[in-house]
Amino acid sequence: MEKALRLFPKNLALHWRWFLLFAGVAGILTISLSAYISELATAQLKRQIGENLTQLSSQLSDTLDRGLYERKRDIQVAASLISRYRLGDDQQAVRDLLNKLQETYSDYAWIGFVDPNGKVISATGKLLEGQSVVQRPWFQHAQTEPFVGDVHAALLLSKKLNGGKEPLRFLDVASPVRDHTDPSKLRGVIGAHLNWRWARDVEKSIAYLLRNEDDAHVYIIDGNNNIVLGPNDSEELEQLPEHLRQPLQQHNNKFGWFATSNGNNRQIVGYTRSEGFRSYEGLGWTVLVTESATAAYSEITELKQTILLISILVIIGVAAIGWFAAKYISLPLRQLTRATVALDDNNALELHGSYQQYPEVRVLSETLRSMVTRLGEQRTQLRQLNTELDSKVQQRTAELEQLNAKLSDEVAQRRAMQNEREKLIRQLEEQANTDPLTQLANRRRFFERAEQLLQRAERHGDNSAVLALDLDHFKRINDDYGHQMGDQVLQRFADVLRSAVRDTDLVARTGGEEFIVMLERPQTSSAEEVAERIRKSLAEQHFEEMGEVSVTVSIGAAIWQQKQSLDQLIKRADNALYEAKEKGRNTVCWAPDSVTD
Ligand SMILES: Nc1nc2c(ncn2[C@@H]2O[C@H](COP(=O)(O)OP(=O)(O)OP(=O)(O)O)[C@@H](O)[C@H]2O)c(=O)[nH]1
Repeated sequence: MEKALRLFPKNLALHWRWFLLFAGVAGILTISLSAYISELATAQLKRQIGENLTQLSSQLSDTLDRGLYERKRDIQVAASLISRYRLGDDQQAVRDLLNKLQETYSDYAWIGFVDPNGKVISATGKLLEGQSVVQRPWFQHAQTEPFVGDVHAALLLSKKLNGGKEPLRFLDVASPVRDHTDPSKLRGVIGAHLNWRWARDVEKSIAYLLRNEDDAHVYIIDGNNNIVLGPNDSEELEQLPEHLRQPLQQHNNKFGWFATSNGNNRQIVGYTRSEGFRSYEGLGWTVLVTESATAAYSEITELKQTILLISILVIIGVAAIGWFAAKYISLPLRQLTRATVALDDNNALELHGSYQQYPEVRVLSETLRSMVTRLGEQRTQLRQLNTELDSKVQQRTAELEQLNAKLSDEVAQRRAMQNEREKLIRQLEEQANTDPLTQLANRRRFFERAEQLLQRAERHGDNSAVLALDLDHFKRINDDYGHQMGDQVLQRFADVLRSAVRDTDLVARTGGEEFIVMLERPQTSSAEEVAERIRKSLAEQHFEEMGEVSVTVSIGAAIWQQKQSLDQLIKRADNALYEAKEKGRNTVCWAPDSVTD
């Protein structure tokens, strides 16, 4: 079923399928039937034509045989008259008799009475009288019995009869003239030349029976297949053409028909083999009547054209019936389809239309209607459920959004707390690493950072230097101006240090009045400048409470050497500081390059 449906395109409408099916089936049936009828009719017509031609050939053969039989009887009667009335010696009486006989039948070209020695005694028109015909076959044969001889060219008489204008052909008919009282005694021979034109006249007399004279031909052939009468008159006897001779030899019947072809020209041939008539035994002739197949089959062609025309009309007719039938049958379905396409919840009841002629369509429409109704109900339920679900989703979404907002607040609070805590930790860390009085890095911070700086200098092959600083006689300031003044001096010195170094350098307060500076990547000269700048800058500081008294600092400096540890470097700087104190303070001393622990 699936495969049958695939005969048509998927979207082809039902009535179109019906139409194509009708047209297809009608086409196949009509074409097969018309081909069969055409074949049958062709064969029948062919047979009919063949049989007609056979009949014509038989008729012609029969007429010729009867004609020769009559001529033979004519001569025999004349012979018996001459014998009965003993006219043999009366030359004029015999001549009169022969002339009379010729008058009764115009195709007698010549009739003569010949004595037993072969000399012509009396003849029509006195032709050949006195001449000898002893060599002529008819004379020789007719001395014993009546004779009918085959067609031959006129020899002696041709010129005399028509002046030699056209070739004359004769058939010889002869009979012995016996003594009336003694039949064994030969009194002479009557011989007659029958003009062969006679055969042509016989042919013409039946020509009207041919369908198409122009395309039809008659052949009379003798026992040696020589044409004695054919479409062309010629002096010499011609052989029957090969395309006729061959099939004729294969047909041994007395009469019949066959089809043959001469190049492109197809022919149908009817033939009859002559067997004589009564006492005339015949000359072994065969009569053939040929007709061109094109002409013969013209009716067949016409018939085929008619059948084709009828077939086309039948196909169109059946297809048209199929079309209208399909339209009519599919009408309810199409209406149903249209109604179904237009269906929605509101017009479900419209299915009760006028297209319910068929029970199938009624059932289908009822089923559809109840289905649509059910679907409508289900859809309504679904909509209600959907609405409920929507409101639930909205409610849930609102709750979730509230929770989310709460959560976001909480997260923000926690993040703020976290930031606060981190800030606190940073402050605590800062406090832990910072000297509270001067806000400089404390000792712990210094060692931490100084180790890192030194490692980086080692990695990069950079320079580094450490300045160890100690305020001179700081105890006196405390003692003379109070501890608060001492703190103030310490803070001012911190400011001096900050402004004397770069941001990348490390400055720390490592003890009461002790400070340390680590310079990153300094040139030797610039390190000295920095140390000197610090020393000078502090000395120039003015403290109001202290009047003209200035504060000084002693500085021990050391340039870092590769592979040297931080402790070794600081120790070298401390030693230099000690030296500076020894030298009287307010001075900068540089540690020597090599380390001596
Ligand atoms: N105001 C104040 N004084 C401090 C602080 N820390 C230490 N000192 C004082 O600094 C003084 C240090 O004195 P010394 O170690 O004798 O050194 P000096 O008096 O500077 O003498 P030299 O170093 O030899 O020049 C002590 O009297 C400490 O009490 C501080 O934070 N504030």
